[in-house]
This record gives sequence, C-alpha cells and structure tokens, in this order.
Amino acid sequence: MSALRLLPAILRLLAEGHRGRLALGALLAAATVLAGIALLGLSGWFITATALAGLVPATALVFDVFAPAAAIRLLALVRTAARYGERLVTHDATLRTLETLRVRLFRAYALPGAARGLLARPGRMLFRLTSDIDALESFYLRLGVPAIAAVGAALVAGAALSFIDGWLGLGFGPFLVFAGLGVPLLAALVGRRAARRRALGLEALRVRTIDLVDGQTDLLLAGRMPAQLGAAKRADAYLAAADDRLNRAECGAGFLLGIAGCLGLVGVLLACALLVEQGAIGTPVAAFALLLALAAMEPFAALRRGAVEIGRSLLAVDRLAPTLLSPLVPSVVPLPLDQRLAVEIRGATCRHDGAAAPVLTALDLAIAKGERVALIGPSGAGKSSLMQAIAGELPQSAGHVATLPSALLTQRSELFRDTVAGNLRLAHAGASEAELWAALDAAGLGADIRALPHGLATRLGDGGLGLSGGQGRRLALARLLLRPVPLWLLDEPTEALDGAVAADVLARVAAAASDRTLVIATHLRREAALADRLIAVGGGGIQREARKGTPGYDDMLAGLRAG
Ligand SMILES: Nc1ncnc2c1ncn2[C@@H]1O[C@H](COP(=O)(O)OP(=O)(O)OP(=O)(O)O)[C@@H](O)[C@H]1O
Repeated sequence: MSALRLLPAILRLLAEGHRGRLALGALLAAATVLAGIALLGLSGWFITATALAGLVPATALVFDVFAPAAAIRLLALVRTAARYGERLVTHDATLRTLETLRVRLFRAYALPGAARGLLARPGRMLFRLTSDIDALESFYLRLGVPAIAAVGAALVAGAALSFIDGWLGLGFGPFLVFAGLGVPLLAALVGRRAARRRALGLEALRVRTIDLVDGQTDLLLAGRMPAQLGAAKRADAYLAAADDRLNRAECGAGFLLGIAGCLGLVGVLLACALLVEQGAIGTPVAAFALLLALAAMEPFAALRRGAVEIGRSLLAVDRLAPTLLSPLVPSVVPLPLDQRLAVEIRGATCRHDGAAAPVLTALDLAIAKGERVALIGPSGAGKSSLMQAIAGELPQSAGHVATLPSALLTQRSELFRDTVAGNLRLAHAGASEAELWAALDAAGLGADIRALPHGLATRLGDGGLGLSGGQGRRLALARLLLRPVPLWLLDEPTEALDGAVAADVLARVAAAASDRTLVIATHLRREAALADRLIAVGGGGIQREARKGTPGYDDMLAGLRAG
C-alpha cells in the first residue's frame, strides 16, 4: 500500500522543527501514566497494610503512616501536573505541526495550475487543507503518544512485579505489551476500510449538500431536485454504514482489551495468592501487585480510537503526500529589477492539463520594461494561455520564462465574502482609505460604491454577490491597481463595460500604470490602442507583430472589434 510506503516521509515532515516539543509531550504522557500506576499500587498497599497493622496494637503503634501518605500525595500532585503539562504540550505541538503542514500545502496549491484546480473542484481542496491535514494528528496524538505511554507503563509494571517475583514480572510485562498492542493492531486491520469509506462518505455528503443549497434554483428549474436529494441520501446511507462498521470495530477492540485485561488480572491474582500462601509476600504487597497490574492495563485503551481510525489517517497520507513531498519549484524565474526586460520567454512550450496538444509551442517573446503590449487574436488563439504562462499559472514543459513580479486580472472576477474594503486590501493590506478610493475611481467604480449606504464597509456575499457582473469586474480591476508590482497583466479588462465607462476606465488605468509594464489580452480596438506594440497570437506562437507608428500597427488595429 502506497500510504505505508510514504508514511515515514510524512512523519519526518510532521516532526520537522518540532521534535523537542513532540518528545516532551510523549514524555509527559508517560510520566502521567506512571504516576497514576504508582499512585494506585501504593494506595492499595497502604490501605491494606494500615488495616492489617491496626488489627494488632503493637504494630498499630509503630506503623509509619506519614511517609506513604506523603508519597501518595506527592504522586497525586505529580500526576495532575504531568497531565496538565501533557495536554498543553501535546496539543501545542500538534497544532504547530499541523500549521506548518497547512502552510506548506497551501504554498504547493499556490503554484501553477492551482487556481484552475481550485475553480474545478473547490470542495476537494478545502477538504485537503482541513480534514485531511487534521487526520494526520492521529499519528502523534492518538497513536504515538498513547503507545509510548502504554508500553512504558507495561515495562515499568513488569519490572516492578519482577521485584516481587521474577516470573510474575517476566510473564506480565510481555503479555501486556503483546495483548495491548495486538488488539489495537487487529482493530486497525478490521476498521481500515470502514474508516476510509467513512471519510469518503462524509466528503460526498458535504459536497452534495453544498451543491443542493447552492444550486437549488437551477436544480428546481431543471427538475433535478429529487435526483440531487437522492444523491445526498445515498451518500448519507454510505456514511452511516461505514460509521456502523467502525463502531463495531471499536466495540470489538474494547471487548477484546477487556478480556485481555481480565486474563492478565486473573493471572496476577493467582500468582499473588500462591506467593502469599507460600509466605513469599505479604497481603499488602499482593494488593500492591494487583492494583499495579490493573492500572498498567488502562493506558492501552487509549490506543483504540487511533487504531480504528488509521484507515482515515492513511487515506490522508495517500492524498497529501504527493503534494507535500514534491519540491516547491515555481515555473517562472524572477527577473532582476535592474534589467532592461520585464518579460523574457525563450522556447516555451505549455500544455493545459488534459489537452491533446500544447497551446504554446517553442514560443519566444521579449517585452521591455515600461512597454505596453496588446495580445490579440481570435477566440481560442491562446492569448489567455500566454498571459497565464507569464503569470506563472501555466507551467512550461520546455523552455524558459522569466518575468518581473506580476499581477494578473483574469477573465473571471474572484471576489470574496467580505467588505468592499476587505476585498481590495487583499492586494495591499496596508492601503489607506484614500488609496482604496483612488483605485475604485480608476476602475470606474468609485461613484457606484459611494452611492451604497455603507460605502467601503458594504459587505459582499460569496463571489461578490451584491454587485452586478460589470461592477464585480471593476472591483477586481481596482484590486489589481492596488498591487505594488511592476508588471500588470490584464485579460480583457473592459469587456463587460459599455463604451463611455470603458473609455474612462482605460484612460485611468493607463494613467495609474505610469511606468509599469502592461500586457493586455484583447479583442477590442479601444483596449489594444493603449499598446506600443500589437502581437497577434495563434497556432501556438506569435504570428505577427507591429509597433505603434508603423502601417502594420494600424492594419492590425483596424482588424479588431470596435467598441
Ligand atoms: N484550462 C484549460 N484546459 C484545457 N484547455 C484549455 C484550458 N484553457 C484554455 N484551453 C484551450 O487552450 C486554447 C487557447 O485558449 P485561451 O483561453 O488561451 O484562448 P484565448 O485566445 O484567450 O481565447 P478568448 O479570446 O476566447 O479568451 C483553446 O483551445 C482552449 O480550449
């Protein structure tokens, strides 16, 4: 199974940078368990010994109650403090490791192609970042820490019992380790598939429910509501069946651990009875041994949960390892700012995921710093793809792409459930209100936002709900204008705007760009007219280009859509 093969690398990644904290957490867990065992054993001995001493006046007078009572109090304090410390340290260590992994995963998703992946299956990426990462905590919190504490307890209990009787210790310690680890292992094997199915079922149920709520109008209009409800119910039934199997596995493990515990206890009881009868030990020592054995079994029960859920954790390893373990290599090389060029592409070949042929083939392009370029060509020519390649969103399979830091305005407006100001400040967190208004005005949206009762504080719904399509696009443009980068990539920036507003927006964008490099992909004459150079894209490369002031330029401009 590939997850098991990848597990060591994922565990190394989990521990990276947090080894000290993780080890301290495990140590504190072991200390808690050991203090608990010693407490129970000593209390048993003390109660029995005091009772027996009280039977005879001579022993009652000389019996030292203070030292054991003090030791019991000390052990109780140690156990409480260690338990508190263990909870703090293990949870702190777990949250830190998960945070590191989440950031790493997010960085990997922010590499080329991620935005398209996100648009294609947003639910999937959300589950990877949330429940899949969370499932990895099991390896430490529910398996590693309890296993270390339980095995430590079994070995110490075995060693303590061997002081009473060598054979007793030698028999009990290994029996406990064998049964205490064997049963969870069995539960892991039995529950593995159900845990995996449970995770898949839960994911399917969530996605179906979100689709149901999100698309209820469309579903009703298309008469697909019953079908969607049926799909959600099927996912629910699948989840319930997996839950049931998982519960059975967990109950079975609990039952077997109970049986093993009883057998262990019966063994220790018989051995102690024999030793008492032979006069080898007294009754208080026998009580100590029995309670020690009883307490040493308890920590193994904590392994049960992690064991039955191991299928879920391994599924997370399976899904996350390829992304987490692959090196984070950006496809675009940054150009130094003191260079003459803003974009340098040599022999770049790029292919969209799943496409039969490359969309760009051995393409060469150099754009000077401060130059304004328009990419033109019919629909499907590859203009947006070239923009994505420059932005580092479409990785090249061959060739070299180097650019200055850039910001891309895509054909879709990615807006979020936040205020207008919040959406804008994604581009420039420290932007002042004056800067936000200037960007809104430059994008031709200032008057519309001023007319809203809450202005910049107006809350938008998902995807910019509350604004019209054209307003959403202008808000996305305003956000791009706030980005402090030297290269702006605009994909059909005024496509959704009518003539007068578009002309105003273009004039303001040109002014706001000042000495920035501008690349615009367009079908429209009004947008292309901003450019110093027109580049006709097609057939996987550049078909024609012309500079302003040459006759070719006017020809190419004349071929574009007016308006
Ligand atoms: N994500 C994708 N996956 C697969 N193929 C794609 C993807 N995006 C674009 N393509 C294909 O690549 C080719 C170029 O598309 P691109 O969007 O770059 O053209 P364009 O010139 O920008 O078109 P338009 O003017 O309509 O925006 C088209 O054949 C298109 O079908």
